[in-house]
Amino acid sequence: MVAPPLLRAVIMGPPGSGKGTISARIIKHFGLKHLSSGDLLRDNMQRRTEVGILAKSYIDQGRLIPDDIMTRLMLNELKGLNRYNWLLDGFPRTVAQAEALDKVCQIDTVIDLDVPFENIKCRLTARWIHPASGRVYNLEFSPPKVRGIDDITGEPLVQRDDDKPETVTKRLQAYDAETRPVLEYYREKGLLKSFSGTETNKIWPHIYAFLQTKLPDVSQKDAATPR
Ligand SMILES: Nc1nc2c(ncn2[C@@H]2O[C@H](COP(=O)(O)OP(=O)(O)O)[C@@H](O)[C@H]2O)c(=O)[nH]1
Ligand SMILES: Nc1ncnc2c1ncn2[C@@H]1O[C@H](COP(=O)(O)OP(=O)(O)O)[C@@H](O)[C@H]1O
Repeated sequence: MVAPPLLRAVIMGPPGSGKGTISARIIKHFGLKHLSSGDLLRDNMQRRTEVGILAKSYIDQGRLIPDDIMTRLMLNELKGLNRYNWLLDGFPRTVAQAEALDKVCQIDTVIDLDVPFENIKCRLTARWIHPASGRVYNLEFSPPKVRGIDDITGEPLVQRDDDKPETVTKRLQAYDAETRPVLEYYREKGLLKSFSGTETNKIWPHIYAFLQTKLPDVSQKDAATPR
């Protein structure tokens, strides 16, 4: 029997648009492997690797990490995911990164979260994360069961240093200058699927319906279990 082709998907959107939140739902329902560039960089920073030490100086200033470093890191990680359907989150963020990715694989679809900047800033200052898993919380939108504590492991949550208002402004500027052209790049290739809205819970059903045309929902077996 010939196995169906593997799905190569990318999720894009400005900082705070809900990439991490929606990726978690996609993984739960469709069982893809998730590779988040931000989580990978934060793991490197925490372990004080060479890449992590270098990345910190850029991230703290709200700037993008240089393309060659970022591309090497991500493509190396992707090698281990060859046999799986995967979803890239936070990469590519520049046209040079998108071109490098194209050299090693064929992207099937790019999900673009088109959320206005004015909705984003207050989300980021209320964001708390569990660094080890990448789980994200928000004091208003999705609070943890116990304030400051991860629901699953009981470990402490932290705020990201780069979620300070002044750094957020710089990250949004970097998005406009360097990442919007990537949307055009994929639009021209006919791969871009944009979802516009101001609330994740309203955008999600559309993304869910779109992905159902590509993959079966593997969470159905748990449908009797609420959550
Ligand atoms: N108020 C509000 N917050 C949201 C919504 N969707 C996600 N968030 C929160 O906004 C923050 C940014 O979302 P995240 O998924 O981390 O975005 P990313 O930066 O694109 O990966 C997190 O604290 C989320 O919990 C929403 O619809 N409304
Ligand atoms: N593909 C990339 N290219 C360059 N820098 C990146 C990339 N992915 C992440 N970074 C750096 O890591 C920071 C955090 O990334 P991420 O967690 O994806 O942020 P966000 O929640 O803002 O989308 C970015 O502001 C940037 O400095």
